[in-house]
Amino acid sequence: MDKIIVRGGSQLNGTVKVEGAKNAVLPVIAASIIASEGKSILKEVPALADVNTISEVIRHMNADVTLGENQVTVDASNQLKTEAPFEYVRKMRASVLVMGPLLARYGHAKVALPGGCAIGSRPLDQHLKGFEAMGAKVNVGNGYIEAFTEGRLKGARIYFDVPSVGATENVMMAAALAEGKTVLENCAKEPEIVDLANYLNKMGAKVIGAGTETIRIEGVEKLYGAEHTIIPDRIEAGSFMVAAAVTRGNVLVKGAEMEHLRSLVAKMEEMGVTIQEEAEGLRVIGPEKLKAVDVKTMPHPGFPTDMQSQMMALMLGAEGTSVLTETVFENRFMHVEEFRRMNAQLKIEGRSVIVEGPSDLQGAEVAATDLRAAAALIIAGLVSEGYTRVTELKHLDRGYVNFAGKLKQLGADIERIDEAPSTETQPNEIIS
Ligand SMILES: CC(=O)N[C@H]1[C@@H](OP(=O)(O)OP(=O)(O)OC[C@H]2O[C@@H](n3ccc(=O)[nH]c3=O)[C@H](O)[C@@H]2O)O[C@H](CO)[C@@H](O)[C@@H]1O
Ligand SMILES: C=C(OP(=O)(O)O)C(=O)O
Repeated sequence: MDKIIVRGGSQLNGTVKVEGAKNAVLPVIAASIIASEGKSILKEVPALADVNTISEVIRHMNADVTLGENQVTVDASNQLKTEAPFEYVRKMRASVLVMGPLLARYGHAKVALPGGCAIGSRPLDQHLKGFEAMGAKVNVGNGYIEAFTEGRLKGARIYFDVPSVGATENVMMAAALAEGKTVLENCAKEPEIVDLANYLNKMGAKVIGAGTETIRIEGVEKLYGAEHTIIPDRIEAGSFMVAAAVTRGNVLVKGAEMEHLRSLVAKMEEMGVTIQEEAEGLRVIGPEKLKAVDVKTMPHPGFPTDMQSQMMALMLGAEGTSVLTETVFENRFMHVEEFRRMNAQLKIEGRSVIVEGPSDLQGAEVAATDLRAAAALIIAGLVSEGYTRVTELKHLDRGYVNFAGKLKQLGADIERIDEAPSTETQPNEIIS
């Protein structure tokens, strides 16, 4: 089994470059199949397991996909199959994002239900409500969601009950090829939604308002392949920012965009961290002593749930009591037990974790419970006494390119040991 071994005590210094955003590239690759003519050339694509999975999904549908170095080319002008089977969706729930493009282009989509996962139940009701409002019939049964429509989808006014990133993206893609105008209200406002809208517009779509709570889409009859560069990964950037701060280091995170990271920057500054905007990114300078803070995760522009566990690692190094409240997912505290194995002083109270710092962290054997927990445990290992061994790296590989290698370049005492797969590992294990 692969593991990362970290020895605590090194300060991080230097420069690290972030990759293209996982949460932007997955919807963009899904959207590429909406083009019935022309090729899409996607740049700054990170070499992640999830990118391979979404590429496999659309290849299975008969799209031509070429993976190059940080580049993916998609030609979806062939007649596509309209089904995404369980073997793909179980690996990565973002596979459901092919539903909007398929339904809009072919009037049919059949996608396996992803099921629950490590961070919560993650329902799809808002995606389906959007498709139904546009005239689709939706059936859920035998482990699949099937949607179909006679003729084109019809533009509609849709109010989302919760600002869901995936539902906003899926319905926005469907509306791009629908007949007439669609107005989406109470949309998620994440930067990745803006990136997707920009790509759709390059393909010939007419989408305005992405990044605000109301998105207006004038449906068009046909979309074409387009060239697009993926935005930098704000969560990878944030993970390195936290790692720099907790080790009292001085790191330039190249590609980190202040505009995408304001909530994290504000909280880190409250903790005493210096963050400077430079031409190439954000410089993070850790203080001698970190101060405790309270943080609540919220949809963008609030504090991102995908930074919750890394923030917990930073709080463990702060003086005093911090409270971290998770409001987006109901079960995203699995890493707490692992942190406890490292002697962290943490208490779960409902949807909050009370963090008593500074914890006297000790190296231990820990297992990643989801991809952000993997990063958080490694970050905690950077400031623990002795050696921390982190396993279940399949989670890490979904969302981080060469995380250990990049930390090592910054001065961390860290190694990744690749061992032959154990007999316990199932090849198609559910990982999201
Ligand atoms: C590939 C990708 O971009 N993943 C991100 C995306 O996931 P994802 O798009 O799955 O997350 P959502 O924004 O949809 O989920 C937000 C909340 O809405 C709820 N909900 C969602 C859909 C729905 O139909 N009904 C419903 O109730 C969810 O249970 C959750 O409580 O946004 C999450 C929230 O920022 C991030 O943690 C994930 O990293
Ligand atoms: C939860 C995450 O991703 P996904 O929605 O792909 O599971 C994440 O990126 O932290």
